[in-house]
Order: sequence, then structure tokens, then C-alpha cells
Amino acid sequence: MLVVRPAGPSDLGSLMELAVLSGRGFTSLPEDETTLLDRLTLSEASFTGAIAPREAWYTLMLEDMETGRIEGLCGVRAAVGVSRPHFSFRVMTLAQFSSAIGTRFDHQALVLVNECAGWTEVGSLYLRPERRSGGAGSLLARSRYMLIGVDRPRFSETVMAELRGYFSPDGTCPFWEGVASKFFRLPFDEADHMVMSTDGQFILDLAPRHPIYVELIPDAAHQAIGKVHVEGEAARAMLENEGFRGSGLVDIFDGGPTYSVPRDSITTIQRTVALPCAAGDPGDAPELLVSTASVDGFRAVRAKVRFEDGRAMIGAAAIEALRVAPGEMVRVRQ
Ligand SMILES: NC(=[NH2+])NCCC[C@H](N)C(=O)O
Repeated sequence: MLVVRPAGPSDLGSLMELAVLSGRGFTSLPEDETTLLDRLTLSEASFTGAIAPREAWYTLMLEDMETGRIEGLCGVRAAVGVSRPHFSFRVMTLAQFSSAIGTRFDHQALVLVNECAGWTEVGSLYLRPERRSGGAGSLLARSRYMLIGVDRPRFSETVMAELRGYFSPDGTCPFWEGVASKFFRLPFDEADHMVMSTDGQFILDLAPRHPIYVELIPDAAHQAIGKVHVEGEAARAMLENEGFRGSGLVDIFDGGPTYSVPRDSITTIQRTVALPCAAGDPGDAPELLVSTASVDGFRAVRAKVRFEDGRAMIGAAAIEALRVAPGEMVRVRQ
């Protein structure tokens, strides 16, 4: 059985392995032990409540209970833009009109903004390639919303997800080449790595302060604004199923779209009910997502659930994986 559970410092070896596997394009998982260990330490403190809720960054591991192997991970950051501003470009429309030459048209411009300050971010979902079919991806993705639903006030009323921007088949990033690189004067990989491994001061120092007229940038960069990486399409579809939509904000490096949703209208959160569990044979009941009812020690599985006498009857393996005792509250996504 696959279980989603909190990550802590003892996961460093597995996390490093996944960081190597995910490759350089996967920004949120740098191959850097110090950064990863900091993240795991922060994750542990986030789940146990040892730090302020706003500073929390929860990392969830997907573990195969039979082998003990870590198959993937994902994360929820309680609030972005807390320790330093979080920048995006807003795609603005500027209307132009001149009666003297009888003309009326619109310009689009990219404007540097900090609109996501304080929003909760779901992200950094990575799964081993051989696990990408068979429901592990949706278990992992949805467990983030199960976690938020357990204790909503710990999170913001707006939840966002940043989708990877478009890359050409030759491996270059048209938005970076045509726009962002002019301001940062670094290779994409290096800038990308620096976001995670430094305090991000270079973004404050170098990001463009004035609107950039889209008509003046190369066409390939223009076409890439708000466009998703081919490998991001599945993630986009899952986000849309949960109620996320494009926010009109794009990433300042790769032009990828930022999706957002009001926390309380996330599909998984709306469909989840809390009830006591019972141990037993659920028979041929449908498989549903089941989690514990607390952030500390949060665990989630996909298991058959039979609703009986106001209880959720689940099998012994699921009871064990969730580490709950019969009668304890669980949360089930219907
Ligand atoms: N693809 C990226 N790494 N983009 C980083 C963009 C900067 C980020 N939004 C921030 O303000 O920190």
C-alpha cells in the first residue's frame, strides 16, 4: 500500500535521490544537500507545530509500505512572500486612443507585482517515472488538499500553484531568452537554482521595475507568456479539476502561468467529510482517499471505504498505514 506521510530529516537520502532523478529542470528540488536538509527540518517543525503557521512548509512523502521506498513527494507552503517578496508579472492591457489619427488599440504589458504575498502554495510534486500511472499522482496531489482541509486557518484563503513554463524542443526557454535573461544576465539553470539556494536578493536587485510592452519582445517570448511546459499539462488538468484557474500572473523567469483558487472552494476540500473509522472488510466498496484528522502525524492513503452507521469502515492495511485506532476520526474524500 502507498501512504503519504510527513517528511523529516531522516528522508535526506531519499530526497537527494529524487532530486537527482528529477533533473535540473525541476526547480523546486535542487541537487543540494544543505538546501534539502533545511527543507526537511522545516517540514518536521511545520507538522509538529514547532514554528509559526505562516512560516510552515509541509513536505509530504509518498512511501511504498511493502518496500519502504520513497516513490515521490509534494509540498504545501503555508504562505509565500513572507521572508522576502514573491514576484510575478501581471499581464496588463493598456488601451490606446487618439482622436487626431482616429485610432484605438490595446497594448499588453508585463508589470512586476507582488500580488501573491501571503497566498498558500501547493507545488513541487514529483513522482518516479514508473509510478506515473495507476493513481499515485492523484493520491499525492490530492493529499495536499486533504492536509489543508484538516486545519484550514493554518492556510491562506487563496491557494496558488505555479505551472512550469514553456520550453522549446531544443531545450531553450523562449521567455527567458527573450525577456528575463536581459535583466538577470545569467543562464536559466543558474538563476533558477539561485531562487532556492539563496535568499533571493538578486531578484529584488535585478527584476525589471518598469512595464515591458509585449509588442517589443521577440515573438517566441510573446507566444510563451502563460504557456505551460509539455510535462505540465497533466498537472494543469488536475488543478482545473480542483477548481484552479489562471490568475493572469506569470512566472518572471519562464512565463509559466500561476493558477489560483479560493481555498474553501477546492473540490477535494468540499467533498471531504470527517467521521470515525471502523476496522473491517469494506467488501467491494469504491476506493477513496482517506486521511487522518490532524496535521501533526498527517497520513493519507487510497483505500476501499464502506459507510456504515455513521462510520467509515476500512481494511486492516489502511488502518495500519494511517496509524489510527478504530473509533478515531478520519477524513474521507467522497
Ligand atoms: N522559474 C523560476 N524559478 N522562477 C522564479 C521566479 C521568482 C519567484 N516568483 C520569486 O519571486 O521568488
